Amino acid sequence: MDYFNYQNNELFAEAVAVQDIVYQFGSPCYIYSRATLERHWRAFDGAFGAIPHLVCYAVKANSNLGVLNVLARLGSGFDIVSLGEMERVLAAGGDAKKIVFSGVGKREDEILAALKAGIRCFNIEVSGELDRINNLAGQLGVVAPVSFRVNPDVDAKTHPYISTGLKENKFGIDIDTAIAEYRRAAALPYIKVVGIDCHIGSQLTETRPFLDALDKLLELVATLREEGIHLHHLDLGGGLGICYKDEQPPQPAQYIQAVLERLGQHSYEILLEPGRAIVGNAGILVTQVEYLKPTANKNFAIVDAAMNDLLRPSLYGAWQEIIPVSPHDDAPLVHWDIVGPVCETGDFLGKERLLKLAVGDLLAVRSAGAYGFSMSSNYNSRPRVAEVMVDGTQCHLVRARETLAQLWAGESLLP
Ligand SMILES: Cc1ncc(COP(=O)(O)O)c(C=O)c1O
Ligand SMILES: N[C@@H](CCCC[NH3+])C(=O)O
Repeated sequence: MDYFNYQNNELFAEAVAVQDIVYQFGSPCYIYSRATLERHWRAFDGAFGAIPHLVCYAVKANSNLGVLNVLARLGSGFDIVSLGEMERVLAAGGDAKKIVFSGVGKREDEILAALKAGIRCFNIEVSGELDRINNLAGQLGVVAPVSFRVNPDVDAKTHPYISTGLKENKFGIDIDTAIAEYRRAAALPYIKVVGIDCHIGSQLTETRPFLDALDKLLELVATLREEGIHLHHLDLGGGLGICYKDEQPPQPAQYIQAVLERLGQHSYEILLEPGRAIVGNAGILVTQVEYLKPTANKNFAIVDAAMNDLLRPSLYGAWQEIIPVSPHDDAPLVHWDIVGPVCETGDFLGKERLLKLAVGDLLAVRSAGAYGFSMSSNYNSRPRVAEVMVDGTQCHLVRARETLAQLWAGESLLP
């Protein structure tokens, strides 16, 4: 069941008309569905049955406190990549003991704060990070739980900008040198080796690359075991894709089933770091048509949202469905490029979309819950938009639209 549906020719988010949300909170705005978020998280969590596991939602996909709070209440773990994300998780009621810390460039202050908070594990991505964590843990007199994010050199078959598990990518430790790092780690006084991690890319639509990466991980784990290095968990990262247009990614349960089959009898706790698959289709971006500009070559619909609000189309040429909030027959059906007001030719939300449009119409960009608001910016001095969480018949403003004064808060004139 989809929680963004038409009822009597009006788009609804759960039991609330999208149009009413815009009357209340203005346009543009992101709208999230709590029921969808919960259903997606449970699809991962439930697929493990009695097998020890932890679903660590990847905070970067959408770090709104309301979103994090919904997941924290379900008992979710969290995958973070910065101190900012850690503080968000804690502010949203997340449990530090369920946080894994990924990222290629962890600063000293970030590591110290995470050690003090008592997070579950550091996913080490570069050799020097191991020594840095060991030193800082020593200063605090604690032992740091670590795992290595290995780069298995597997082609995730996704957009090159979001592929992370190939040798030429900056992420993780080359799987061929990881054994030496594990040996080093096992001998350090303030380090406890607890796991292994990999994340090969995002928006994967096949199970195969995940299994290829898992095979490589298992080989390494077997070698480690022979050397007396025993791991508690395997973290297989995130990356499961969603349907934006006609992709047919495996369902979380199918993917997890395939992983468990490949693992066979084992004694590891399994960690996953899904982001997009939990929040992507739990959100839409609503925008209003400001002007229609038919030209000799193209028809432009200029809307009030732009690339600064939703970057994916501009950055990756990503296709996201755009639908009318209140479909009507008062205009001809023609192809429109849906563009924003930002001064960049690459500022578009969609191209060549067949729609009946009039000035003032509201449009919904679907599948916008992941990497939507979290990648937004103030480019062109545009205040960031409001975010609303729908919960049945209720709406909660989970982030107020930025004010103009907030745009320059912290800036100053010269003395
Ligand atoms: C380390 C890590 N884990 C998890 C994720 C989440 O990925 P996705 O949103 O594709 O599930 C990412 C982003 O790709 C990541 O870099
Ligand atoms: N931002 C990307 C995904 C990057 C994932 C980060 N590890 C997207 O929108 O598809």
